[in-house]
Amino acid sequence: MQLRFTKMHGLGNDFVVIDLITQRFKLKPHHIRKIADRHFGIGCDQVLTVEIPSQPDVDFRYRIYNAEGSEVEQCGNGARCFARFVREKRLTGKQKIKVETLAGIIELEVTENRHVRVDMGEPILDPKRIPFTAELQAPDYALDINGSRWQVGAVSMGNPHVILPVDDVDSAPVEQVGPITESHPRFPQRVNVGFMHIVDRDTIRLRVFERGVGETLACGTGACAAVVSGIVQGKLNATVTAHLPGGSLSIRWQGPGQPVIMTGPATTVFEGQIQI
Ligand SMILES: N[C@@H](CCC[C@H](N)C(=O)O)C(=O)O
Repeated sequence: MQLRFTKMHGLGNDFVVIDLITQRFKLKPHHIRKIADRHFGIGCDQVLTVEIPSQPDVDFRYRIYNAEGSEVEQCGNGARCFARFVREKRLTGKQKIKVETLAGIIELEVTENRHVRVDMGEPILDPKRIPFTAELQAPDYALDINGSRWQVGAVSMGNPHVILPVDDVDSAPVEQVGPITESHPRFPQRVNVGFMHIVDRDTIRLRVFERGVGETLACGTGACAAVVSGIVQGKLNATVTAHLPGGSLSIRWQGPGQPVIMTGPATTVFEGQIQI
């Protein structure tokens, strides 16, 4: 079968977006791996599908698959691309869009400067719900990684994140420490690994080794989780600019009980068809 797709990216975190409303196809993990393959397929960090929602009062269902084939709960950069996709394809004319994800309902708003503002919902700090093995909830935790002790933050944005503090992101040991930490036994569903340098109370620099992918040029949920972790530790203000290798995001969190708001760009690159 020929499947139509759109290649998009959010700050270089790239996606193949597939409309499963006007085309019918059941994507299996081997299809995802083929599509995501940068040599034998189209190439992307995640495959996103646009589907009819299962709940009333919601506009769409949005599903996310990592390049390795696993389905995941949430994707921040993908959410912004999703909003742009459904409007460009005229699947909706709405400026505010409600979307069902595995992590719950999120709200997307296309702003005047063509950026997308996403209400990512409340962050989860309870270790049981991240999930992360720890006796009690704390602003930071001692974590042994391959014989070295790190003082880390742990936050779920629907998907699990651990945040490692570094003095310089350019020389951070992302390739060595990232893969070991992704499968750390204290994170039973594996984890996305962020390396954060706090520049000042309004600014961070961040690199993320993503679960099921490897290092990406940007991670939206990773930026939200890192900022929440910095705020909980008393090191950041409520509105922070997160600089990632692929560009910058604005992240706002006003504290417990409040949602995290992420604002940034979404870009369409090209369209095509793949024989699947
Ligand atoms: N790139 C994403 C996150 C995608 C999912 C992640 N790799 C996971 O396994 O949880 C983002 O922009 O948030």
